[in-house]
Amino acid sequence: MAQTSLTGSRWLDSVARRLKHLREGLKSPESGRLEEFKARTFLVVKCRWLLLTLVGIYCLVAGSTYYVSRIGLFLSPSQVMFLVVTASTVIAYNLLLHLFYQRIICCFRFINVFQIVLDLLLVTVLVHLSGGASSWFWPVYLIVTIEAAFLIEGKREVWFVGAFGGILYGALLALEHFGFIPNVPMPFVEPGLHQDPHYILLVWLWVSLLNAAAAVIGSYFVSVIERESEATRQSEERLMGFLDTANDLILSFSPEGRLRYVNEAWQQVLGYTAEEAKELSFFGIIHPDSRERCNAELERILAGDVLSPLEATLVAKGGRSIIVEGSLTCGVDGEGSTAVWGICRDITERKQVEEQLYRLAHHDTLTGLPNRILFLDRLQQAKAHANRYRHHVALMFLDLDRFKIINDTLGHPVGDKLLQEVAKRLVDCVREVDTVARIGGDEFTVVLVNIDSVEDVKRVAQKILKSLSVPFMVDSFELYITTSIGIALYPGDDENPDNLVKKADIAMYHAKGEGRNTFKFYVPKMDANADKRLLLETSLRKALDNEEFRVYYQPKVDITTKQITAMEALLRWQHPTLGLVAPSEFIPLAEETGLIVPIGEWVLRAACLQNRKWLEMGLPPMKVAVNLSGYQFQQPNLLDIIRTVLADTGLDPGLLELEITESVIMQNPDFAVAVLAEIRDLGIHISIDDFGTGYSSLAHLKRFSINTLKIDKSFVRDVEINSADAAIATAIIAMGNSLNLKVIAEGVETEGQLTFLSENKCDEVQGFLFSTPMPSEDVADFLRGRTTLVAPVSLNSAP
Ligand SMILES: Nc1nc2c(ncn2[C@@H]2O[C@H](COP(=O)(O)O[C@H]3[C@@H](O)[C@H](n4cnc5c(=O)[nH]c(N)nc54)O[C@@H]3COP(=O)(O)O)[C@@H](O)[C@H]2O)c(=O)[nH]1
Repeated sequence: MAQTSLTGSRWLDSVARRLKHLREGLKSPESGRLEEFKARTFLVVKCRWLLLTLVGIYCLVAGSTYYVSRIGLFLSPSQVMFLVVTASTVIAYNLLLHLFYQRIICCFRFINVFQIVLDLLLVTVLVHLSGGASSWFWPVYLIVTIEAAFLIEGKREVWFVGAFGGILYGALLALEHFGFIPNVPMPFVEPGLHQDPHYILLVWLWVSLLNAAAAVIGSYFVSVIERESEATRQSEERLMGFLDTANDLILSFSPEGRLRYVNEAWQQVLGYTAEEAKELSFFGIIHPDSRERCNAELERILAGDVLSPLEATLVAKGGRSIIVEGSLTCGVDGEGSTAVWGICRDITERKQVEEQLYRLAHHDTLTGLPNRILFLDRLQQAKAHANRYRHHVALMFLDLDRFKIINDTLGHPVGDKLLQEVAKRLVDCVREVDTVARIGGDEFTVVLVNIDSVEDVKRVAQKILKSLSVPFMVDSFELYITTSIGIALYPGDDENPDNLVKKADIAMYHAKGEGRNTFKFYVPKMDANADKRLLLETSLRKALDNEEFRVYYQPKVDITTKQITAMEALLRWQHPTLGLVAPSEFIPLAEETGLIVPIGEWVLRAACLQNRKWLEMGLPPMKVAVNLSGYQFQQPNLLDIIRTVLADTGLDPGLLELEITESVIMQNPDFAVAVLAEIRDLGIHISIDDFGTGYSSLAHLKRFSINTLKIDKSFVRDVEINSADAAIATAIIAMGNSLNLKVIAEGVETEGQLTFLSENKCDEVQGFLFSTPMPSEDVADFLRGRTTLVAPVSLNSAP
């Protein structure tokens, strides 16, 4: 790993050096050559300053030496002036090149040839003024020739310059020799040396040969250097091509964060051009979320640490977030200063896919809520948090009441939308820190964190029940749904999350058993019931075949005449080991499993048959009231079943009463209106059971084809002591009267309750005050034992 990183670091360093040159203009051959030429000219300018300084120092030293020596200054004023003018010319054009070399080079095409020729002329003047044939300055020709080899591209031109230098030198010697130019006599030199043709020829030959050699060798060396630099350039171009066509994002920046290089992929992904990027800071393109981590990593890299791959979010032009994964490494750039190199890959899409997969794996696709996996994870987190801060966690287990009916009757699309709406309302009922999850069909869980008291939990449960009580509008259906909530507390009820879920589930079943639309806190004694529930679940399927069901009957009494108006059929289960099981314990189970449909049909048939038997026994005709479950009510063949049962048993429809709870009817009022009308058309009496617990309004009631409202026993129980219950009971009676409906109160146990109901003009009563539910065999005796037997029933003709 370290080895790989080291190799990567070296590679990036070499990239840095190469890119330095590339950045300086080697991207296109033309601009590259121009840049290179500029660089060379500038180098020559610098060398010329050095040469001028050296020559100047020498001249000054030599001049002052002569001046103070016995020889004295031997140059005439005009010669000094000529020398000064010559030196000034060199200085002037060098200064010109130095200050404006870029512009000058761009303007003049042959500036290089021009300045070399100028240099040769000036050297010739220098040689002339320093003694001509005896001058020590002839090597400067060689320097100018080497300068030409460095500046001029073509070899021939360089050779020409070499030859031209020799010609100029020869011309000078010849002109001086033949007296066309006065010779400048130099001290320490034998007079007449310039007159000696032999010496002149040799010195000229030597200088020319050396100059020619300098031209040939210089141009050769320069061509070798150029070839190598061309090869380097090509390799750099290839590298540049590689970097720019690389799919990965490559960038380099100074330790202060200034961006120095970005490749094509980087530009495409981030949306900035290379030029714009140079104005940016590395820290500026890092998303605030990643900045702190990147800063820390950068500090470690600059301190020499080798880092593992890093993930960060960059901000592209326009503000889009780009997630990248890559590594940073510290190196040097072409100038030898510290540079940080980064190579990374755009993983935004991968991250999105990963996030999507995570979502799919941890969220419910229908509602978008956390699913069971994420819920358990959140529960675990909530537990840890509670341990740390000494808080409590409440786990709510919710099961929608009779949701299956909506799904089965209105179809899954409607059911799905209803679940989505329920999910939204649940989320609105809790704080952001809490978790609402969907863990099954119509099962939701809520994790409430930072709980200080049970009252807080109760408040949330009540809030949920209230929120769900508002009707849902789904595909033009007005739907009413309630929920049963079981609550388990951590750490009180259990330490283990799975057990907490189980306990909340057990409590939820108790809430269902208590009539639904309520919440229950888990208490340990519920465990025994859970075992019983399991036993009931397994044996319920066989109960019908094993003829374990019994029907008990409870009379309904006219409040004024005290006559029996009807007998309500109430189901019991004679379990082989558990004994007589109450319907509240197994009806919810039967509804969940769908067994309620055959069981309900069995009760209907048994009750009708029994009523028929009572008639045959000579008892006066009276209605038999049968409870219809929500599941039965939604069955498409309900009317066929009723007709068949009536036909099979031969019971007059007028002697049958069906009790349907308000909440069942209100679950889908439009549907209920149609079914109730059809039932009533058969001549059957219809009662709305548990009235007051649902959410029907006067507007709804007017549309329903019903005969009786049955006040729920929860209002009757405290009617004498609870003014609210009394007000509700009175309001129901008033509502019934105004709609011409009979009103019956159930659960009447005391004379006080009876008196209240009688004073408030309730029509009928039912309850333990008159009789508890009894087996069919006892009904005849019960009826015969009463002085006033049965109220006369107006019969319809059977269909
Ligand atoms: N779908 C079907 N539901 C049925 C059927 N048989 C019964 N049920 C429903 O089960 C619930 C519980 O019924 P049960 O335990 O039989 O209780 C009934 C009475 O025993 C009880 N009652 C009657 N008088 C009094 C009283 O004075 N005090 C008191 N505390 N309880 C009393 O009330 C129950 C009758 O309720 P209701 O039906 O609302 O008239 C119950 O909801 C039944 O509807 C069945 O065959 N199918």
